[in-house]
Amino acid sequence: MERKRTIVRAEDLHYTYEDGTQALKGLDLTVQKGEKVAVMGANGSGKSTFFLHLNGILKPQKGRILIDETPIDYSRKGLLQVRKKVGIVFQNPEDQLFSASVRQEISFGILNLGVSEKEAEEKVDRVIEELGITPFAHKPTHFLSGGEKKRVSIADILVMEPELMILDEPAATLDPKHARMIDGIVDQLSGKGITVLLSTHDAERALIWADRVVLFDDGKVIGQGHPEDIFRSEELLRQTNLEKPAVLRIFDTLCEEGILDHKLRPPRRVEELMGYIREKGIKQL
Ligand SMILES: Nc1ncnc2c1ncn2[C@@H]1O[C@H](COP(=O)(O)OP(=O)(O)OP(=O)(O)O)[C@@H](O)[C@H]1O
Repeated sequence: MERKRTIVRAEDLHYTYEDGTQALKGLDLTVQKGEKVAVMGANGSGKSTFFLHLNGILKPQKGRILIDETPIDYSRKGLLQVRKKVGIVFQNPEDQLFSASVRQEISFGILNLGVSEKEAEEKVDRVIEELGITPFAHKPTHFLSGGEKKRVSIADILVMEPELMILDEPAATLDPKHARMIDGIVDQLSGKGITVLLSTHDAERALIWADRVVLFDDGKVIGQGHPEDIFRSEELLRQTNLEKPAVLRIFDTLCEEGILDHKLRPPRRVEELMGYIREKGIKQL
């Protein structure tokens, strides 16, 4: 059997910004190749700061990061290598979009990777189509709406086909239809074996999607595990300002009232919960 490869190993990361804010205070985290990890935690708990370390934009003041079992090399050449493997979609697209037109913007990174113009063009066309960008592909990026900018910033990274894709709150600023579109793209990525690290405040979504939830608090990881276990810990939820997803709230109440059995596997989706309720109803008739 193939041994699981570790794609990210962060060891004892410390980072303090110039103004004295201690954003990371000894953070440890390991991510296996192909995993879908939801990173969650209160505002200011260090999620974005951690992400910026994973492709070498920030360098830890103490501790180290290994990508694919190799410590990040902060030379120009080393950083280019890391950025081929690790793509970050920033929380705020304004931090990412520089080119005049949408097409130029999406082509920029991939051309820099040394791909031929023809191949780059084909990949750019595919991503533009997949993310529904065609209707505004001819526009200058500064004329786009917030949600359109977000989709272009995702296309920017997606086109480079990184091994590890990091999405910092991808659904923020998107309407429900386009949030679902991004969910679909993220699912496709993980279906292709790409490792996805995604920060979100949406516990309902993390419960359905993630293999593992990692909770940040005050620059450290304070809990991690299967989403259904993490979201049933009242203590962890309180510490991280998160709310228990509705499907688990209903499940726990039905268990407390003796209607469902505590030993059942906690449901991730409403359909699973309905399955338990139907089964119970049929037996009681
Ligand atoms: N450039 C900066 N200069 C100074 N302090 C910063 C800077 N960027 C972030 N911080 C601070 O570092 C801490 C961690 O911020 P970070 O953005 O990593 O948190 P986060 O968990 O991503 O938050 P959110 O959920 O609000 O996106 C916060 O206290 C924040 O104010």
